[in-house]
Amino acid sequence: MKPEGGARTDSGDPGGFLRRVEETARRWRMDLRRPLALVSGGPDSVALLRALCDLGAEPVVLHVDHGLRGAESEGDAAFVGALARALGLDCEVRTVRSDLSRGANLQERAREERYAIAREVARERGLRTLATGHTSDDVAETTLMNLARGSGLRGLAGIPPLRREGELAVVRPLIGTTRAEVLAYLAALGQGFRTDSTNALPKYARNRLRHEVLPALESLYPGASRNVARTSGLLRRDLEVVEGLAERAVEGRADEVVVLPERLAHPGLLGHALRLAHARAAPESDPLPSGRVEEILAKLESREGTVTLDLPDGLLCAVRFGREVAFYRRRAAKAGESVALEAGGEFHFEGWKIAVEERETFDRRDAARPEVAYLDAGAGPYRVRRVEEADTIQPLGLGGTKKVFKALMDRKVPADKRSRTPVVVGGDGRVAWIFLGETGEPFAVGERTGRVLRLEVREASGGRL
Ligand SMILES: Nc1ncnc2c1ncn2[C@@H]1O[C@H](COP(=O)(O)OP(=O)(O)OP(=O)(O)O)[C@@H](O)[C@H]1O
Repeated sequence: MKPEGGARTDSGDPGGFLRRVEETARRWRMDLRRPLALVSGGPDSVALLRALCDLGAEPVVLHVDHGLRGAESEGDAAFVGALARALGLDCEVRTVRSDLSRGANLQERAREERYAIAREVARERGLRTLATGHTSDDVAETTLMNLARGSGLRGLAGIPPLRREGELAVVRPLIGTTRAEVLAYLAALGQGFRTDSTNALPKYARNRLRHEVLPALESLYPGASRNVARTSGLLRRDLEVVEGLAERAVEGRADEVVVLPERLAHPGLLGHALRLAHARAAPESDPLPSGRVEEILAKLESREGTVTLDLPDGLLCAVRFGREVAFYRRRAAKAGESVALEAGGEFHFEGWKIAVEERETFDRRDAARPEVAYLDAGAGPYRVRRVEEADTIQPLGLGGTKKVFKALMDRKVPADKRSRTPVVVGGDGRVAWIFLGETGEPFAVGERTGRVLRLEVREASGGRL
């Protein structure tokens, strides 16, 4: 888009740089009227800032000082502040002093912190666009790095020119320009910039790719960097198509998200659907690693019944061969917490799903299914909760009562699972059914039963207690 309202402050358009930025903005419908510009002080983000101003935008400048390079970091912050002042722009410098010095992947953590701050500043100031200075060289580097690591379509689709995060849009107006064009533009403006001394350090893979690999590729295939970025753009389009198709196979939100594989015409789509489903079930956590996706796909193909995978962040993934893949949230019930069970509903309790139906009679096919219980509806209302120490049950036809824990021991339920076993309790608070096991005599279906409730439970882990 062409930002409205401002006049160009440029000295012409050296090398057609601004025209390319404008084209990118128009193509991706970027709203550049009042963006929050992330400016490190390096050439790319300084060019971003100058280009935004030259295109008539009124950016607010944000510089994040991670304090990682001592006096050099302070110099960067001072430089960005002075540049913003010279351009008459509002500028915010945020200093982060969290300990980034230890542990792996320093750059990644610094980036996460930076974006978190940027979102916060944008929210505080009511800005809806975050602009960064990524160029097509960044796209080429990211794509090649991911290719070398064995990434799939998503990794090869590199850096998106525009990403929406709810109200906020993260935009990269320089993505259609190269680093060389950035430098030429700055030189024509006589605009200085800061040089990050760590950019030359060979210990960072990206630096070596930039200084050794890409020049070698360029000498073999002139224009290689731009071409790789172009490929990445083409793959991004394919990714959007594939994800759009995969989306149709994913149902539900948060507590239980299900993927229905039969709706997917091609197994290749299933992997994308799995990632989407996982992201929906656990929006805060990291994307499902490709190894896990492969594992789930292999389980689906093996057709061996229901299998469960423990995922990070308390998620369980149940694979029911041929039929569906479900992501459940494992949530431990609080002490005394219970869920009311009513006819015609489906209820969640911890990692379980309980379907309750009203029936006329007992269905013989259920006789050998421990996951199904028939109860006298008249002895309800029923609730489900975790077993408690004092719980007793009056087993069918045996007379007398028995501790539920003892019943579980007799059933050889391992000690760690016994205390997590759910029980259904009847209207008088006594145990009516121990999941996958005994029914309490007073709640059983008999001659005088009127309405019958049929309970069917499914455990996310799919196994027996
Ligand atoms: N300290 C900083 N303060 C504000 N913005 C920054 C800072 N560092 C980087 N940026 C923004 O991020 C863009 C990309 O910079 P750089 O490639 O160094 O960081 P990155 O976020 O780690 O990048 P990538 O996502 O490509 O790994 C810059 O053009 C700039 O817009």
